[in-house]
Amino acid sequence: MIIEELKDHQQLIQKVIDTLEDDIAQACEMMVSVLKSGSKVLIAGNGGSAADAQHIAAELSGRFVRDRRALPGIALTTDTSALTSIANDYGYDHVFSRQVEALGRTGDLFIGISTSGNSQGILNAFEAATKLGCKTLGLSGRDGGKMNGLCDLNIIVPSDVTARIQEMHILIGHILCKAADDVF
Ligand SMILES: O=C(CO)[C@@H](O)[C@H](O)[C@H](O)[C@H](O)COP(=O)(O)O
Ligand SMILES: [Zn+2]
Repeated sequence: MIIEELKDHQQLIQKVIDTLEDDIAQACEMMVSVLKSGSKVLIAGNGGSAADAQHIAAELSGRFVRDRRALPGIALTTDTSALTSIANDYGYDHVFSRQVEALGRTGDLFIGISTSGNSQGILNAFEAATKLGCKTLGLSGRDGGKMNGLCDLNIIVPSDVTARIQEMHILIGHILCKAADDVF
């Protein structure tokens, strides 16, 4: 089982190398240009993808590898008071969109992470971000789901396995942080 899992990961990483370089480069350019303009990055996801959102945001505000200036990255998954009140009063599907409406400004980048591409809270957040004039980047998998029509760039990891897709998402997140390290 262990070797099978590792080989599965290895095969997917090769597919990502073969098919997603251009998309990842475009995502790096997107994030770097937003940060250069003084705007910020908001990130959201559910479950393991919530952890990815926090992981990437922390590496922007804290650091990735290099000692560079602090960068504005905010995960929308960490404020339990906001999450519980919005879910309680408006419904869970609004927990991210409501925070995007509160915190997002024209020119910011919203990154939504969903392995299915179909989590309603993430879809609503893309709609809210677009209405505000934010740039929008999706990290998804499978066939990209409904995120396909809702973001400027949807990076679709070519797999149907949630865990494998998540493993590629955090790798792509680290590449985004490396791109920031190289510029700031
Ligand atoms: O981490 C895992 C599975 O590896 C789970 O917690 C997973 O993230 C959750 O089931 C999410 O709710 C899945 O949502 P999504 O990726 O389809 O948007
Ligand atoms: Zn997981």
